[in-house]
Amino acid sequence: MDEQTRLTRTYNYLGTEITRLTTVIQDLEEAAKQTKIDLAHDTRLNLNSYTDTLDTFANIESGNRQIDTLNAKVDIAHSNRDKATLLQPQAYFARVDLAFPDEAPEAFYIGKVGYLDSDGDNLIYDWRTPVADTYYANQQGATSYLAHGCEIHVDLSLRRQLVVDHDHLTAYFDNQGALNDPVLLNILAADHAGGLQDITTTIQTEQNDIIRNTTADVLIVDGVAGSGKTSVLLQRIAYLRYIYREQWTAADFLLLTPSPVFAQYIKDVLPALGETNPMATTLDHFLAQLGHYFGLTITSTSQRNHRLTELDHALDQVDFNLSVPGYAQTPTDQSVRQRLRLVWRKLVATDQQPEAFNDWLDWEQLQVDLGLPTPLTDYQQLYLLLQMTNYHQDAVKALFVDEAQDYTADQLLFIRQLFNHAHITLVGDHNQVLSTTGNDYAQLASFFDAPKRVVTRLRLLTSYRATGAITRYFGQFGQTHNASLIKPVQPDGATPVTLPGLSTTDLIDQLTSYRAQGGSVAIITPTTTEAQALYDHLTSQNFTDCTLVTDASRTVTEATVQCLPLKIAKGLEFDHVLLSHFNAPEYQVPIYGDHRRYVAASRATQTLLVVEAQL
Ligand SMILES: Nc1ncnc2c1ncn2[C@@H]1O[C@H](COP(=O)(O)OP(=O)(O)OP(=O)(O)O)[C@@H](O)[C@H]1O
Repeated sequence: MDEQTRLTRTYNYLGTEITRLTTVIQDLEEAAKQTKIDLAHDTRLNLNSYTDTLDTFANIESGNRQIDTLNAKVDIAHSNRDKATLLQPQAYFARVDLAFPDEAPEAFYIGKVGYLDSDGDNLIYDWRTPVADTYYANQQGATSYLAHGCEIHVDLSLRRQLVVDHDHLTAYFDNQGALNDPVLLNILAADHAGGLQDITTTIQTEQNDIIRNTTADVLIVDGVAGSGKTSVLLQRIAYLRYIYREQWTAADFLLLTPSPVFAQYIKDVLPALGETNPMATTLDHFLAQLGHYFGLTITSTSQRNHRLTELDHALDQVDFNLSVPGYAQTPTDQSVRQRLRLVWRKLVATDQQPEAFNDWLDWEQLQVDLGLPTPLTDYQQLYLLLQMTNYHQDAVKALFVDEAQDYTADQLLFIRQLFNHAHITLVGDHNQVLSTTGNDYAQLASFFDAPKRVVTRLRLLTSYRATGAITRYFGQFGQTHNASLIKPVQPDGATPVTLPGLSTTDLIDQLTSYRAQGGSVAIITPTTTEAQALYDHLTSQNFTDCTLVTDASRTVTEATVQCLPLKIAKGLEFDHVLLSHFNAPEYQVPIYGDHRRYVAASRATQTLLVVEAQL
């Protein structure tokens, strides 16, 4: 059967399925309603004798079971209709022909979710199925994939990309690699308005290895700007949801984001794959909630240095006295941490936990006892309580951390303590540490290296976001891997332009021209103050097609030019970027100045204009 005929059939089948399932859902809901009415009508409460009582309860139970069965059928019908609806615009995007030993080749069509035909056979395979791994691994001939821990050997004779628009097969390409992959290049060249999109159809092999990794307890990804770290993180969430669907629910996943703006930017990716968004929060917000649970009011920010490493060392000391009630009765040859845990365990065992930690512990005395130079901050108090109670956030089975290079040493200690039973995926870039508060990302593996945890570190060196010229431009600011190590995928495009300054009239003309070209536009400033000043200036000049985005604001829109400081622009991307005040002192400081230039310049996908003076 030729590709167009097969697509037409599949498309029509999905259409009939949507109609059929809509009727099924209506009928089942009607039946459930009727069963409830019948149950209420027929079930008389007869509790006259033991036998009558048993009969009555048996009737109620049987009615409830009928309703449960109907509800379960409704759920299945809903889920199938959702899948058919999701697949209608693009039933599948790939095909692999695989021959199992001694068998004829068989075609496998891969889509964003799987779908069965009326005989219960796989019409479309979910991209997360083991067999689809052969497509992403991008090999030809004899190859293999892992299914339920077994290696299955196959011969791959065809790897086909299919460009599908509803019932129309626009194009197909056989056996392409990334650099001349027309589907990938087309997607990358399109406007990037509307937030981040899923990359299911064009996941590259190095990204696939990260998405499908199930051996690491802690997976640390160090990837260059635009290498798809955020995209990979989200695809990995979808993948793990699928793989562990029997064991884990959506509530078992937690995504730590750098800011609420960021959560907004990625919000459409997982729903496009038929998955709900996981709980997403910033670590500060998470710790504030946790503080509340422990009776602490957290007011400071974890970006401040709380010297938890110092506190942590103090907790490792042996033969050390503390004036905590019950502490003196614990063995002196154990560390402060172990002794505090013994105190706590005894209190729990005897049901004597204090009502309020603040009344029970003398924080001032504790600071003196521990030999710490300054009063305990709220974060130190919280950390101490977590250590003492050996508290883990066990409800989280899988933790995902984006922009992981920005987490302070204190924040990492919290993460390690709180999530030490969870599978952790951290993605970051050692070249994107913007200040001294960030961590030594290249060394992060050693931080998690406990004997029981498998820590794996993977690199991403190909950059997908920007044109070749922009990629080379920002690559020059990368410190440890120089520009030549960063591999651009896209063609050269327009060379970035650097200007010493720009008059207000020229600035407004430039912004207007970007807006006319379509796509998203941003002006990135070194600081929030400059973003505010520039925004005020533009509006005072009657240029109102501009939105100021700072910490407090929660959305980034494409409807207007976005005026935002670097720290907010981090992690985001825009088609046209104008960098203001590239010679500002913030861009000149040793090490971090280059990192900031690298981050700022790598936000652009198509055009980059660098203005050295303040606008
Ligand atoms: N395999 C891919 N197919 C299509 N697009 C991709 C692919 N990988 C990455 N991209 C695109 O490249 C851009 C950069 O991706 P993403 O934001 O995930 O990178 P990042 O490494 O997190 O970037 P940064 O660290 O610079 O913020 C996005 O537009 C994303 O859609």
